Amino acid sequence: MLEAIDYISDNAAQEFAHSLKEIGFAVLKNHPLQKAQVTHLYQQWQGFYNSAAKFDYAFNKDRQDGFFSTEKAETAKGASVKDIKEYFHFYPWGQCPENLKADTLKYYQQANQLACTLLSWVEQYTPAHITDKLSEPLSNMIVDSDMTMLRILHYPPFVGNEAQGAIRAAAHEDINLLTILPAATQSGLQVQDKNGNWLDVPAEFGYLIINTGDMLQEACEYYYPSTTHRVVNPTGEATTKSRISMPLFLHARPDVVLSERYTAGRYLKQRLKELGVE
Ligand SMILES: O=C(O)CCC(=O)C(=O)O
Ligand SMILES: [Fe+2]
Repeated sequence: MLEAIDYISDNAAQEFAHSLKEIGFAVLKNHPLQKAQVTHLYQQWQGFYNSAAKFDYAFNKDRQDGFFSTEKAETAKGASVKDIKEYFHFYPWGQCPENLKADTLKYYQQANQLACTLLSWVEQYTPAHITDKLSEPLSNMIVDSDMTMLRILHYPPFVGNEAQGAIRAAAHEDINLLTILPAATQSGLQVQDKNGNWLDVPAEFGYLIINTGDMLQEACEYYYPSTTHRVVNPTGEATTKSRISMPLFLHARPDVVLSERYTAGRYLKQRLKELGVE
């Protein structure tokens, strides 16, 4: 599969931007996120999903913070059945169980900082004929943004009553600018290459997955493609196991003009409607 880019090497920024341009995602090694911290968060959130208290945090339609049950989960654009998952949208200003707040916020801040650095790498290596047309520099679009979101996903063990044709996460593209995704507790993530083939993404913590979202694609007039990805169903022994994952979605301020067609706020609203969660 794809070669990992060394986060601490001299040409990391250039290689990173190149990878996003060519395939819409990149794999980083020697990245600054801590395995012990992420593993601990996975365990804590597993506890949340195991408890009925999760239903006390039902998401708010306008703000989109809180818990989305398997019954409320999104249906990927173009798909006919809901994904087999439940998830929680964490924003620093939003709902969060008290016992999870401090650790989740700490991780959010670190991942957000990394995402900001990576966006500045993208900015540095985007050609002038693209950056000239931006309404403001990319790194400016996220200044004072409170829309960046940490999604904690739980894909439950299979029990046999899963809807026909449903998968853990149907093929989709992310809505935001950049997504930062550490390895999940189980494999299953796949990305689609230019020829339509599905490639397994390494599920080892040392490899951090970053992908372009639709907002970066829109702002840069498709110079950076937003990659289609999905999470396939487990087989064998793994069907009895939960899968936890935790993407951070870097979002622009709602007032940012992405293109002639969209501000970030309007774009997000339209996409949420398509997912059936708005
Ligand atoms: O669970 C994963 O590994 C990926 C989740 C994902 O793609 C998403 O929530 O947008
Ligand atoms: Fe995604």
